[in-house]
Amino acid sequence: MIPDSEFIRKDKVPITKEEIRAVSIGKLNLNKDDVVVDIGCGSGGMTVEMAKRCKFVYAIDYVDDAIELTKQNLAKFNIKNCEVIKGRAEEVLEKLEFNKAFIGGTKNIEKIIEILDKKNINHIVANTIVLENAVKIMNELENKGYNVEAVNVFISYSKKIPSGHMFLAKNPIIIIKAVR
Ligand SMILES: C[S@@+](CC[C@H](N)C(=O)[O-])C[C@H]1O[C@@H](n2cnc3c(N)ncnc32)[C@H](O)[C@@H]1O
Repeated sequence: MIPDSEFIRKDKVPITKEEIRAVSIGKLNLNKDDVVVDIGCGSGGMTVEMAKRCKFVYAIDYVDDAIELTKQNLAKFNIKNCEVIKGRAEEVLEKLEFNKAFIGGTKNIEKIIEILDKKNINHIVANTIVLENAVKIMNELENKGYNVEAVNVFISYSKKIPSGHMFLAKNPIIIIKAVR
């Protein structure tokens, strides 16, 4: 995984942290034939990691800064197998061809899941910090016949203090995997 510090960053545009990217990438089980959609690409952290491991990535976000940062990070890491699309995922997904989905942004998630289901996308990984969103995502996916599992990932980072090292905890992230 690429360390967070190597990505071009901007205030208020989130990035999926290195360790969460690692688990999410593992759950996606990417191979060289996969075409993946990154729903809510933010700073492009997941976009870059996925594009390095699959055939093509469509990265979608409706925020200008997110689109700009994702493009900058793709250029920085010399990644060309990606199209960055400005818009709301629920409005652009329909016309794209892909076989796996990573969901990092959860606005209008019911509609997004409805489209993924209709397009027969049978491998989905979602990240959220909001418990209610996790429940909603899991219920919607289970109702559509997916086998759903969730892990709650707690990361703490070591910090040097005068007497040695301690760990500082970050907020837990819920990672949901749905396959059928
Ligand atoms: C937590 S950030 C994603 C971080 C990203 N995975 C990364 O590694 O840099 C979530 C992003 O999802 C976007 N988003 C949320 N709902 C969306 C939707 N329905 N369509 C498109 N983008 C969406 C937000 O604008 C935000 O930039």
